[in-house]
Amino acid sequence: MSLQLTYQDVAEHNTKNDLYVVIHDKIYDITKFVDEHPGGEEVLLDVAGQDATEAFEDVGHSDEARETLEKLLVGTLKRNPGDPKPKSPKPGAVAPAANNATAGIGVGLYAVMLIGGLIAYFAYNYLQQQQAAQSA
Ligand code: HEM
Repeated sequence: MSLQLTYQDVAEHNTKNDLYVVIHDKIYDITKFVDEHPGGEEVLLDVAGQDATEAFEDVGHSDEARETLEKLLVGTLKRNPGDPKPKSPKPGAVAPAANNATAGIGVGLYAVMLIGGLIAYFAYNYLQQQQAAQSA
């Protein structure tokens, strides 16, 4: 069976007894699967009638989960103008922020080390001079 449904059509199937979700622009009837889902029914009801791509991918489901999904396929999404854009996980979204944060700490740390090094260097020179002056 390969239907072409719009977001509006999918949104009508948003109850436990009639539950569709969109994942990667494909539509799945997960009504029968709700009770079997190892992750519980709550998370599936949260995305009922909606785009669940991000939620599904964020969990890092196994290949087995993806096979289960293929068996529940009912059709593909027909995107109308003005519909939400395709959702996909953004792996880069978190990583660069984390990198920037560590880069910030890194630069700060270098600055502290540099200043500390300079202070130690001048203190050492000063003490050497003092000693030289005393022994002279
Ligand atoms: C709609 C189709 C879905 C299918 C066919 C599916 C299938 C599965 C399967 C087979 C597992 C067992 C572990 C694995 O094989 O990866 C699992 C675990 C899990 N799923 Fe889903 N899932 C679906 C959607 C979702 C969604 C939308 C969420 C939202 C957050 C979700 C959250 C979880 C969580 C948290 C677990 C881990 C449970 C645990 O290890 O205790 N799943 N799912």
